[in-house]
Amino acid sequence: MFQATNHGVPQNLVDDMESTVRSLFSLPPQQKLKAARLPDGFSGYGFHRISAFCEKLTWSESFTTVGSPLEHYRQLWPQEYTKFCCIAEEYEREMKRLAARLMWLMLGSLGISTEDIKWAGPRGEFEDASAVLQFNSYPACPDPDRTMGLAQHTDSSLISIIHQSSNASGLQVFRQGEEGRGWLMVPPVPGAFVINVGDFIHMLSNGFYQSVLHRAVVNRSQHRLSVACLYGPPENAQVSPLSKLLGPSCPPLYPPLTWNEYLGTKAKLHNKALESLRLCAPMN
Ligand SMILES: O=C(O)CCC(=O)C(=O)O
Ligand SMILES: [Fe+2]
Repeated sequence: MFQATNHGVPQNLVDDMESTVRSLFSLPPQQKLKAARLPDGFSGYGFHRISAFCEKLTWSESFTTVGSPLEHYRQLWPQEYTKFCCIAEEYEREMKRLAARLMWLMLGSLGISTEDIKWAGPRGEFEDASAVLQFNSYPACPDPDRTMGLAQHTDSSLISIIHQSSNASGLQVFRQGEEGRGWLMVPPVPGAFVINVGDFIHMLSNGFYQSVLHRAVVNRSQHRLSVACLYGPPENAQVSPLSKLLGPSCPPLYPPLTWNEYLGTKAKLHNKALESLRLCAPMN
């Protein structure tokens, strides 16, 4: 996990996206429920999908978009949906552009180039990559110790790009360092995005980049918002550990898999999903 500044995404677009998210969660409950996520669905309004795996009460609301936001936004804001749609679509485009750049910075440092990944497309721009926009709202909570904003998890994405509102901290990352193990707060840095290593780049890099365990906590006085873009491979792409990274002492640790297949495993096994797919123990 790291924070990215100087990323080239216009600040006014980020501000507009945050205002859109604020406006969405401020709608009356009966209005938000018009866009409720269906029991077996992915898109829409409701509790975050992983709240079922939390041992504490989840103190948050979430809204997920896969593909076009149009239908849901029309239900939420019958008069103003086009304005909000334009903002979300432009934001998603910028996130995809930034994610592709970050992917090449991360993969390039391992010696990987465009011809090594077929699904990156002929120019290596990841034109067909998938993106999920995930909005999270954490209202102030009278008893924060007894609740959790978002259960601990790793993201199923290749990488995720997170914008957090600047008024409160809440995102925490699990660190296992020389100084010990524990949860470390990731404070909002104005203008910066938090970048998470997800499970899919963990598999693609054969465990070189390790997906990061994180969670969100809540506080007594501040309403906190976050906007996460989960960036994944194209829908039908079979992703396997990059052959350039394999060798006699580096066997593939994971089988070929599509993102959808993995999301199915993740929905059942949550934080045990990645481990359940592992083919063998690391040799070093
Ligand atoms: O609210 C946050 O800062 C974290 C959100 C998150 O981890 C997610 O949506 O996957
Ligand atoms: Fe996450």
